[in-house]
Amino acid sequence: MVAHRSAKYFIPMLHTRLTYSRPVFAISRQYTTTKTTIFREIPEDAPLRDVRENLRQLGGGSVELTMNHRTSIAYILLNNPSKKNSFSGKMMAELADIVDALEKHVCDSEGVDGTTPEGVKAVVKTKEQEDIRGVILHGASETFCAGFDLSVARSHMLSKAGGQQMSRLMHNTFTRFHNLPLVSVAAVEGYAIGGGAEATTACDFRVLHRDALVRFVHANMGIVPGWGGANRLTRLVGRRNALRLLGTTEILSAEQALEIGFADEIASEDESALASSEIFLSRFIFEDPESALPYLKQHSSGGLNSTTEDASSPPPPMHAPESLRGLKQCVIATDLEGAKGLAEERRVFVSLWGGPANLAAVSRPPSKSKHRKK
Ligand SMILES: C[C@@H](C(=O)O)C(=O)SCCNC(=O)CCNC(=O)[C@H](O)C(C)(C)COP(=O)(O)OP(=O)(O)OC[C@H]1O[C@@H](n2cnc3c(N)ncnc32)[C@H](O)[C@@H]1OP(=O)(O)O
Repeated sequence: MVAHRSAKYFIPMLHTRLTYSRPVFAISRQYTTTKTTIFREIPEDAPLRDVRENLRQLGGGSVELTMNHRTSIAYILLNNPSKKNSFSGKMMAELADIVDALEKHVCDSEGVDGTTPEGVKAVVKTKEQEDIRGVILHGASETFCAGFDLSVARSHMLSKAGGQQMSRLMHNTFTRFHNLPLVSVAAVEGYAIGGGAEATTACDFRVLHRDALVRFVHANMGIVPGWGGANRLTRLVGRRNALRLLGTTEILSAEQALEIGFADEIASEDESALASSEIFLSRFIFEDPESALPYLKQHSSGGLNSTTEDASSPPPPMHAPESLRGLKQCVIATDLEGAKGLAEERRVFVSLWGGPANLAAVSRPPSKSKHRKK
């Protein structure tokens, strides 16, 4: 297997997996404490790189990237199962690293310096080896994501500065992810709650398991979405539906989600959301997805059951990556105005985060802070 090596990643050519150990560098000596990590309040306009490294110190879990060069699909796994894959600070930093890696892979962009992206800045690569066409965001252990890790929030981040840092980084990461010249799908199994529901809106499409539940719980938390989800939700389902979902915090079942255009597909009875997402993406990737199915099954690194087809079989004809990426760029170019709306959403979030209603919600005992179906 051929391999690239860089200071941070080991990237084999066929199935690429980025795994992260403890951070290799620390910004200040304050981080080197053993149990009680200290959250450093840095200036509001500190470079996002510093914000990322600050957050990296907080909490556990991981976010992992796998690239399957045979099927042309990248997978991003949210992995914090004991906390329903909610995002620790560490996971936020790792997701930002992964978006960097994908930008480097598919774009001639060195613009990974943490500036807020304004519209489309990436110029797509056309080289054959930069072959990834689609990306699936999914969660470990049959659930998607329960938003921000509230244990990290309680112990480190209830200050205005904490909310501001987190929101700045997540807006930047999800905007860059949303603007990648790849077709992205959220494979939603189980719960997508709070920031988890927001994360699904950063994908181009959503494929839901029959039993998936989506809930924008922010009103119950005394806040508005902190990761850009209100803006994206409104563009997705329209102003009326968005206001209803956000304002009532009602639980969205897979069928309701399909009805209002939030979901693009519901997984069939015996299939996981991940397997259905692979099939969904195959329509963008292969010229004849029907006849490419055995190949996809053979080489799937997601949820599809493998077939016995010869593993060395050549790939069926695929759409040219530059065409697919170009199409995505054209579509993104229509929402250049979105950046202004996102900035306003972040301003409102920061004004509410750490306020009386938010503090009361976050301090409720765990039994009273669940957002599951009654
Ligand atoms: C910042 C904002 C934003 O969008 O901008 C946000 O995201 S605010 C974050 C919004 N998210 C939430 O409020 C989600 C709160 N969680 C829930 O409502 C519930 O846990 C469900 C996700 C519906 C799952 O209920 P279910 O009864 O199936 O499981 P459970 O409650 O026993 O959860 C299993 C374990 O995961 C933990 N757990 C669940 N959600 C968590 C979260 N967001 N942060 C930290 N831990 C969490 C539980 O405490 C529990 O730990 P133990 O086993 O140790 O007891």
